[in-house]
This record gives sequence, C-alpha cells and structure tokens, in this order.
Amino acid sequence: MPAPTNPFKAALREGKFQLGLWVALGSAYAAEIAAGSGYDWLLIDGEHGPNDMPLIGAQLGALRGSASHPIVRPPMGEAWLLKQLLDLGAQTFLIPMVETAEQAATLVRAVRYPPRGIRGVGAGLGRASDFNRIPDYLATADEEICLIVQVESRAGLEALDDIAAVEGVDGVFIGPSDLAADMGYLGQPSASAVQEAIRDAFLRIHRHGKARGIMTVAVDQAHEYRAMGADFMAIGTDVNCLVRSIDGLRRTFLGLPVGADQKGGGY
Ligand SMILES: O=C(O)C(=O)C[C@H](O)[C@@H](O)CO
Repeated sequence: MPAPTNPFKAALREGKFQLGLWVALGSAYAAEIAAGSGYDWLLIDGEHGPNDMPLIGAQLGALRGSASHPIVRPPMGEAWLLKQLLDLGAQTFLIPMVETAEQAATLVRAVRYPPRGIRGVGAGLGRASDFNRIPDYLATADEEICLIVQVESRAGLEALDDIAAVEGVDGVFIGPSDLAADMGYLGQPSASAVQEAIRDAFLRIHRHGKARGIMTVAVDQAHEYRAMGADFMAIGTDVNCLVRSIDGLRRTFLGLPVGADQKGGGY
C-alpha cells in the first residue's frame, strides 16, 4: 500500500483551479467547520496564526477524510520543522519568504528521503504512515509531497525565474501583503505597482510550468487574480470571515450601515 494520494498536487498537475481559505484561528474545531464549506484546500497558518506542532497536528486530524486538503505554512522553511510536519501527515507546504534558488533547492531536499534529500526516517511514529500501517510509505512518500514556495519581496522577484525552475518546486505563491510592504506600499497590496509586479510574476511562473498561487480577502480582487491566471487562491481567512460576520450581525440588528467602517480589503 502506497502513501496517500495528494489530491491538491494531482489537481494542479491536471490544471484544475483550486479554491482555498486561510485558517488562522488555531483551532481544530474551527478548521473542521471550515472544511464543511467545500473549499478545495485550507491553509493552516503557522506563520501568523497561534499554531504550534500539537495544534497543527490536531487540525490535520480534524481535516482527515474531508474534501478540503490541508496545506501547512510553517513560520519559516527550516528542515527540522518540516521533518516534524511531514511525520504529522502534512503533504503540502507553503514556505514563506523564499528569495533564492538555493533556498528553494534546500527545501526540496528537506521534504525528500535520501538519496534525493535529507528527510529523517521516523514516519512510523506519525500519522503520515498511518502509524506504520502503510507498508510502502517510505518508497512512495516523496511523490505525494507538494512544495509551494512563497515569493514576497523584491529580492524574491529578482530570483523568480531561477526559483521557479528548481525541480521539485510545484508552485510559487506570491504574498501580496509582504511584497507590497517590501515595495514601499505597506498595507496597500492593491497599489498598481504591486499588481503589475504580481501580473508579471504570474507570467514568469507559468513559463516554467509551475502553479501560480495568491490570496486576498476581497472578492473583486480575487476575480482579478483569477483573470491574471491564478491556479490556486485563497479568497479569505477564517478570522476575517468571523469578524465580518459578527460585526455585521450586530450592525444589521442596530440598523447601522454594514461594512461602512469595516476594513473589507484588509489583511
Ligand atoms: O504576504 C502575504 O500576503 C502573505 O503572506 C499572506 C499573509 O500572511 C496574510 O495576508 C494572511 O492574512
């Protein structure tokens, strides 16, 4: 029996657009609720969400068997962190702040077993191998790992062609907020210079045959990114949905204008 098929990786290979949501509440219960909505993927955010290893594990458990594929974003791309996340059962990773091809190649090696990589052998202790019940796990695991690197700085954009060309990088996700900040537009990912940079980045990523990813919390912007060619995209965050919804409910009841003072396009 081989490692579980990664439906997200398979869908990207087939060119099927994948719709996602950011999950940053740090709650397995909230992740399970989000999974009931039918998104193709949910991003468990360990970079900005209050998530540690056991909490990420609990969320992966809550999503097991659901239609929403979990993507895990660690705070940074460190091999020791990836080793633990891999054994916990994460198969798809979004790695923040990748700025060089060397960094991308190191990440590829971190998610692969020797001789192709440096992943430590211990998945028998984890959910990844269904606690050692998957006999062919070691021989088949690498193929089901999907590695997405996040480019979100001017340095990253400069090296984008080299990064996207790295074998084993399955996709490149442009982080609009951090990119905007690095370009001098802190808090303004919709600034036209940032949008032009994203459009150009998408063209370059596509030329290398890699998937293009992005996120927004504004539906109009999401349609624009889709038109630019996004292959996978988060269209909101659980935090933002909760805030909008609970603020809106109160305001509706009180007869106050809804959304007037809500930062709908914010991140
Ligand atoms: O730069 C970005 O944009 C991202 O990396 C996504 C963010 O972390 C954030 O906007 C999620 O709300």
